[in-house]
Amino acid sequence: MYANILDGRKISQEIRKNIMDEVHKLKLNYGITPGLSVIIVGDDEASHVYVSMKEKACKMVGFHSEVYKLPKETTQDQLIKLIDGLNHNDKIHGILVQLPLPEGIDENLINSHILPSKDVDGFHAINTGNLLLGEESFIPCTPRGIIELIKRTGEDITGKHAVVVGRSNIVGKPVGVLLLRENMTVTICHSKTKNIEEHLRMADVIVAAAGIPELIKGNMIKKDAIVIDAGTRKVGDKLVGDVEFKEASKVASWITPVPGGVGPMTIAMLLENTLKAAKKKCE
Ligand SMILES: NC(=O)C1=CN([C@@H]2O[C@H](COP(=O)(O)OP(=O)(O)OC[C@H]3O[C@@H](n4cnc5c(N)ncnc54)[C@H](OP(=O)(O)O)[C@@H]3O)[C@@H](O)[C@H]2O)C=CC1
Ligand SMILES: Nc1nc(=O)c2c([nH]1)NC[C@@H]1CN(c3ccc(C(=O)N[C@@H](CCC(=O)O)C(=O)O)cc3)C=[N+]21
Repeated sequence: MYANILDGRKISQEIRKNIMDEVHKLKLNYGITPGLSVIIVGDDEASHVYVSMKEKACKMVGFHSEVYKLPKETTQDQLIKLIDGLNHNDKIHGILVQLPLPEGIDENLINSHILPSKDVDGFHAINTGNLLLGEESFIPCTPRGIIELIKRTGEDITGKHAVVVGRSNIVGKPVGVLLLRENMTVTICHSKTKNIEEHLRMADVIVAAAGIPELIKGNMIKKDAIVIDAGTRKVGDKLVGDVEFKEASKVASWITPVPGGVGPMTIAMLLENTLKAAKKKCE
C-alpha cells in the first residue's frame, strides 16, 4: 500500500465535534437550536438509509431534526405545501428534499420552492447561480466535502489538472466549479466522453462520481495523483466505489476509501450548512 488514506470518518468526527461546541454556544447565548427538516418521498431503501444517517448525525450534535416520510403517490402540490409550511417555521433553519424524487415530480422546481436561506443542500437555482458567480451561497454538501478532503492532504493543487468523472447537478458539476475556484484546470468527463482514460492519466486530482463500480482502474491513474471516490454502489452486500481501490492505492499519493471517505463528509457538511443557516438568525 503506497497511498495515504483520506479518512473521511475521522475527519468528519473532528468536524462534528466542533459543530457540537458551536451548537452549545448558540443555545447558551441566543437560545437557538439549529433545526433541519428532511423530506423523503417513496420507499427507496438506500434513500431511507441515508436519511436515517442524517437524522442520527443531527441528534448527535444537538440539532432539532424532523423527518417527513411521504408515500410515493405524493403529488408535487402536496410537497410544495409542506415546503411552504417549513419555510415559515422558525424552528427550522434547513430543509432538504432527498433525491431522487419519484417520476413525475420536477426536482428543480421542488428545490427552488425552498427558501434560498434554508436551502442547506445548495440546490436552489439562486444558490446554484451564486456558486457559479463566485458569490456567497450554500454549497452542495458532497462537493464541499470533496474539497475539504483535498485540502486535508496539504498538497498545493494550484494550477494543476483535475479530472472529474460525472456531471450531475449534485456532484460532478458543482465540484468542477469548486475545483476551478481552487485554481485548478478542470476537465469534466461523462458517459459520452470518448477518451476518458487519456484524460484520467493526465490528472493530478481525480474526482470520481459516476456510480459505476470500479470504472477507474489502477493503470489509468498517474503516479502520486490524489484520488477522491464519491461513487457508492451496492454490489451484493458490499458498497463499492468508482475506483479499483486496491490497484489505485499502489499509485495514488492520497486516496479515499469506500465506505468511509466522501460519504461521512457529505453528512458533516450538511450539518455545517445547517449551523450556518441557524447562525444567520443571530446576525
Ligand atoms: N458519498 C456521497 O455522499 C454521495 C455519493 N453519491 C454517489 O456518487 C455517484 C454519482 O452520483 P450522482 O451524481 O447522483 O449520479 P448520476 O447518475 O446523476 O450521474 C452520474 C454521472 O456519471 C456519468 N457516467 C455514467 N457512466 C459513466 C461512464 N461509464 N463513464 C463516464 N461517466 C459516466 C453520467 O454521465 P451522463 O451525464 O452522460 O449520463 C453522469 O454525469 C453514485 O454512485 C452516488 O451513489 C452521490 C451523492 C452523494
Ligand atoms: N437532497 C439530497 N442531498 C444529498 O446529500 C443526497 C441526496 N439528496 N440523495 C442521495 C445522495 C447520497 N448521499 C449520501 C450521503 C451519505 C453517505 C454515506 O455516509 N455513506 C457511508 C456508507 C453508508 C452505507 O453503508 O450505506 C460511507 O460512504 O461511508 C452516502 C451517500 C447523499 N445524497
